[in-house]
Amino acid sequence: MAFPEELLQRLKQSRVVAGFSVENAEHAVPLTRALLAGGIDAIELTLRTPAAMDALKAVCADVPEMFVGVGTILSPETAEEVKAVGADFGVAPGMNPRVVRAAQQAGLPFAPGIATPSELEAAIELGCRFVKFFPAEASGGIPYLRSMAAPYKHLGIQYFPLGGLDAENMSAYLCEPNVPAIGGSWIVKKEWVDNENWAGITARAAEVIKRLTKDNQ
Ligand SMILES: O=C[C@H](O)COP(=O)(O)O
Ligand SMILES: CC(=O)C(=O)O
Repeated sequence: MAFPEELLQRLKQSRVVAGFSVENAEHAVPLTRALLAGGIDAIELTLRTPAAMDALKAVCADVPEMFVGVGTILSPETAEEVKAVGADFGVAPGMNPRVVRAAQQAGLPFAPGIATPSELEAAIELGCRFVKFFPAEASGGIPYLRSMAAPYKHLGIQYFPLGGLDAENMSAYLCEPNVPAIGGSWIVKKEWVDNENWAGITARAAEVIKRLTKDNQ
């Protein structure tokens, strides 16, 4: 499946997606609720720890208000499992055609990671119109994105930048007409999760939303 328009619109409303990993699956629900309490209603839970799949199951079951994205989907089997668990969408750091096809067959809205025109063309050939731009800042940031995206503008490609984003540069990315949402790991500090500092995470999420609102005034 390509990335359905209604999900793109949902991401566009959220604007900011909080990326994180958890070492302890029991942290996922309170962490997700802490983000929601601060005004962030979209996540990218990365599959980089043994606890990740249980964490995903818990969030999908217990926090239906959250828009649940899953990151670091590196195999076709994982794409199928993520869909079966009930995630809203998936992403990956790279453009693996086997993973894109598996996501399409499973019905998981999926944005592969791209950082070059060749990777972008491979994604386009597979029917993708929404891609993750990763690693955004290290690749050259907004000037690079503009330059890379120019030849494909008529195809209506939309980009989801992650990698080196933070409160200082998020709004500049969101001003780009082909960027419905951005994300990053800077919002959820690992030590806050490890120390179960949910109030700290709510406060950080609220700061990010406040800054976004101020930047848009
Ligand atoms: O997809 C998740 C990436 O790790 C985000 O990059 P970041 O850690 O630089 O925000
Ligand atoms: C980095 C990234 O894009 C991911 O883990 O999905």
